[in-house]
Amino acid sequence: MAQYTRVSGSVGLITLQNPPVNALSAAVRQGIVDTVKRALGDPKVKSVVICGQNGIFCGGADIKEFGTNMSGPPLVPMIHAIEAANKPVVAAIEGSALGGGLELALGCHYRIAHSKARLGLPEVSLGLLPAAGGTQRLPRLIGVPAALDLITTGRHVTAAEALQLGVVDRVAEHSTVDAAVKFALSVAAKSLDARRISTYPCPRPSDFDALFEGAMQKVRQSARGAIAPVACVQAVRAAATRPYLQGMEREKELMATLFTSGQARALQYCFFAQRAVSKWNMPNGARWDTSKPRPVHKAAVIGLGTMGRGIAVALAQTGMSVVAVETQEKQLMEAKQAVSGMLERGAKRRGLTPAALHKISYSHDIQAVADVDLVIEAVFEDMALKKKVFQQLSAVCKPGTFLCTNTSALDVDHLASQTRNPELVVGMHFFAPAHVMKLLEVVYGPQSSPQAVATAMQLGKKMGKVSVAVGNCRGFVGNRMLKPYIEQAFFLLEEGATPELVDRALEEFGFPMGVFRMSDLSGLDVGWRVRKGDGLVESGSASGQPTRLREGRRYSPLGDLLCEQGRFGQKTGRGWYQYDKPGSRVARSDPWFHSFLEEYRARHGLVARRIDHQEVLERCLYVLINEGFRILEDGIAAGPEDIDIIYVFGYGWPRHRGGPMFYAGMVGLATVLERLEHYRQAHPDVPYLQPCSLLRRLVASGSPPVHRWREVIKKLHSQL
Ligand SMILES: CC(C)(COP(=O)(O)OP(=O)(O)OC[C@H]1O[C@@H](n2cnc3c(N)ncnc32)[C@H](O)[C@@H]1OP(=O)(O)O)[C@@H](O)C(=O)NCCC(=O)NCCSC(=O)/C=C/CCCCCCCCCCCCC(=O)O
Repeated sequence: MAQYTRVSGSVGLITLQNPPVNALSAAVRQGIVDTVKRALGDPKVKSVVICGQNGIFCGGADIKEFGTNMSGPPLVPMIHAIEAANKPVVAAIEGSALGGGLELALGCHYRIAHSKARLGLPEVSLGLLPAAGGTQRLPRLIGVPAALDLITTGRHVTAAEALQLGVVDRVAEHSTVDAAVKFALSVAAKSLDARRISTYPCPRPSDFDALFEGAMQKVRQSARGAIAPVACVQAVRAAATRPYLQGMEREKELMATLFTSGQARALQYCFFAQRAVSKWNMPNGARWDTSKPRPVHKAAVIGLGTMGRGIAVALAQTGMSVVAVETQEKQLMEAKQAVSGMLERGAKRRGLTPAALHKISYSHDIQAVADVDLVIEAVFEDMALKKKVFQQLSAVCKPGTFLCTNTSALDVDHLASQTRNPELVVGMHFFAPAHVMKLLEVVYGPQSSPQAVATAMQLGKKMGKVSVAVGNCRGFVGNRMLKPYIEQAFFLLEEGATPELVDRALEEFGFPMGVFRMSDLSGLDVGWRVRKGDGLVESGSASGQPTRLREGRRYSPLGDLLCEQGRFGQKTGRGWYQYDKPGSRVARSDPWFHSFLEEYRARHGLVARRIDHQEVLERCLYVLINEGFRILEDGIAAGPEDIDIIYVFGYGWPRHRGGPMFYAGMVGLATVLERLEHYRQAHPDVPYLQPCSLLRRLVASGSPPVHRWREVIKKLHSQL
């Protein structure tokens, strides 16, 4: 899997061949070892060029091999042999040189990159570190601060930045291989003494201790419990403090710990899950590879509140024409200003001119959308209002226009039934802020056409979103699972916990925010409105039921009581916490709330007990996972990967824990089942704690690994 030819008389050209990204599989590594040996042994060959086929140098080690018994030549000695060669070796980098691919290039004596190439050491995002010498060679080549940045963030750099940093020696505008061959001819007779990076001294910055302390603090703060970034800092420190070979020993030692860790498994699972969700399929058999999307040249957004503005920005940034409609004149003017500001700031961040500004036209008249290819409705979350908008859209739009709703929970089928062509209707559920958050749930109903789903999925990709196709039900996947999670958090307060305790447990688990801080941020009134709509908010005495019971189920009115006091969270300066002023972001413990909670417990005869972090995690997370199993059982999500990607990209689930369904597998399905049974017994009036039959079935089938769940689900569906 590495082709060898001699070109221009004296250059040995080695081409890596392993589509689609020329990953360094065992066969490729063997191919490199063999071809390098051949080139070095051929007296006619004076220099060597290594490149990759199909315009990509190398995507790094073959991640699929990591979970297997790895065989074939190891990377470290292979790269060492290239560096030690007595003929110049030039890396010709097109497309990407990532991870082991860049480490291979760092072992070469020269690196030439195409101007469009991207380079990086993204191992940290897979729970690993660059263990083929990357942590030792890169700081020697570009200095400790820059190496720390690249290795701990895993970010990819452009060829221009790589040149500026000193990662590459030259940038080519045209054929990189031709440029590399020409260059190889020119350096054939030159000494290699100064070209072997491992022999360079590692520059020791004057503020050495402060630099590493700062780096460690930074990764600990942002890693939310992930161990790989910390190990990356430790490995780079070894480069700066030890001779090369000892540094390599340290790199190996740290890698050994990471390699077998659950975090690495979780992160590698996420890598493949993210790619798997783009290969969507619907219960009716429609699939990503047989459904052709229709091109969208012009799109519209209806309603320019917070969500509509973000969607308009995300659409305009794709370069398409956008019509933004808001019927209220004042709101329209404000939105115009806000959207322009967002586009200008976005362009400035990326060093571009805000061309997208001129792509948006504004109107207060819905007739303005008559000629668009696709509309995204983002009006207030109210079924009557949305129904009216869909009826209008169906009358106004040209035939074939796709009509999408950005509802977060309402019935997409019902909206579709308001139109002449329900097959053109899908949900496009964005997450706030819509121009920033990566997740998009594409919601199909029984009538949605495969083409409508394919078009929404493709549009999501164009907007830079990770799009997941899901079925229609209340709350779809993400919000449906959130409901029992929040409910448990409320119950825990009744039983003796505080918002601080619950949030701390969840934040230590890895969420950026616990449930109460998140509720304060998004606004308590959002859930209140939904509960009111569901008829749950009336006081218990009026309906003859005790206040903490609704429709025979346990219910906590705590959130409703706070809303009655005007405590809507950050925007009112009071919620589960207090804030310095409305709009402030720093949550402070609120003595008022603590005494309110005590009074509340006393009024209801509740005796507070000690609740620990373990119980918070089990109650909140297992009930959420249980709902995930129900979603799989109902066929709303096609597989566990869809749920996990939704939670990682939309709800702050820590990526190094792989998503809720993967996490359940890591904890052990039997354990999750046993704990749910335990809590269900203790709280028989909480139906969400009743273990789902799919979970029972998986446990009965021996708790297969997550990639085998689909077989069990398929069997279950065939028996229904
Ligand atoms: C930018 C990309 C390269 C391309 O992006 P794009 O064009 O959008 O395409 P994708 O859709 O992303 O990908 C296309 C398909 O290719 C598959 N793919 C991509 N990269 C890889 C890969 N590296 N391996 C396998 N497969 C890959 C992808 O899944 C798609 O296929 P499908 O659609 O899913 O079927 C982009 O793909 C990208 O960013 N790729 C990842 C780049 C990356 O992260 N590279 C780093 C890999 S890790 C690495 O290189 C590590 C190096 C050091 C290893 C040292 C190993 C030593 C092991 C020693 C262990 C010691 C432990 C001892 C323990 C003990 O004691 O027992």
